[in-house]
Amino acid sequence: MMIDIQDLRVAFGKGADAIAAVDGVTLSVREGESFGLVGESGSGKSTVLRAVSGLNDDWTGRIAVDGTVQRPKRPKGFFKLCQMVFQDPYGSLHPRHTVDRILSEPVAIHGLGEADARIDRVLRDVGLDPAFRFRYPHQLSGGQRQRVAIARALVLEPRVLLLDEPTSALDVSVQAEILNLLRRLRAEHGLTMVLVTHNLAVVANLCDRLAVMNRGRLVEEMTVEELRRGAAREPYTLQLLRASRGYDRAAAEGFRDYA
Ligand SMILES: Nc1ncnc2c1ncn2[C@@H]1O[C@H](COP(=O)(O)OP(=O)(O)OP(=O)(O)O)[C@@H](O)[C@H]1O
Repeated sequence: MMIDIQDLRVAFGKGADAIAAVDGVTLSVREGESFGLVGESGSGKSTVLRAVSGLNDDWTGRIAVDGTVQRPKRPKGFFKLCQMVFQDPYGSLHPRHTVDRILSEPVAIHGLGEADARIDRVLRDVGLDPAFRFRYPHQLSGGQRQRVAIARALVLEPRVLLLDEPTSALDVSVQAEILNLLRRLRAEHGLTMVLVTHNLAVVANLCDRLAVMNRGRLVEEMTVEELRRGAAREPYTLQLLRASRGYDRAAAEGFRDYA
């Protein structure tokens, strides 16, 4: 298994006000697999991803990546193995740094050589001409910015990409381009991907398997094939499926809180 999570728990706040944002999640993802974590806003998807990525070090349970059990604080080498891409590329790219600097910094921090060749290669890999090196984020379109954010994650040649709503901030036409890019990168580099989204269509496009979260728990795990056939078992998942097929008045009015 590339990622193995056992009984992950994350709480925010203390005492009587504590919220169990992640409430005992167990899941595993094979090498080369693309796994989707879906659910409504606030269900705990991003919190799972942030614990796996090392961004949040306040959790209990067991997280192993590539066979190594992870402590909450990660050693530097972890980030060569596992990188995260965020929803909002504008917020996650430094506004006063050129693309060149954005991509050089991780290369320098990890002491990797051949920065120039590496940066040219990774830009081509995400479909950007090397001339983009000397631009600033505000000179790029939303899709180009997300390509730079993906390049920044890939420049260290990781084996795992964690993606938090990687297309939700983009126009619909650009969303398709970025999904195609991620599919190609996954095939070419044999990447393992974990993708968090509220959008089942994105999961159907990119993933092999998915888990549905509700209120901090996994309520159902299924293959994308089962999702396409509508073969969900849990009422909550069926409801999510109906809601994702566009606005459906009956579904919206009948929406129930499956606690
Ligand atoms: N840093 C934080 N401090 C306090 N509460 C938080 C924090 N981060 C998340 N939460 C709470 O934890 C719960 C799960 O949030 P999380 O962001 O993981 O959900 P999500 O399913 O990813 O939703 P979204 O798509 O809106 O990000 C929510 O109730 C949220 O308000």
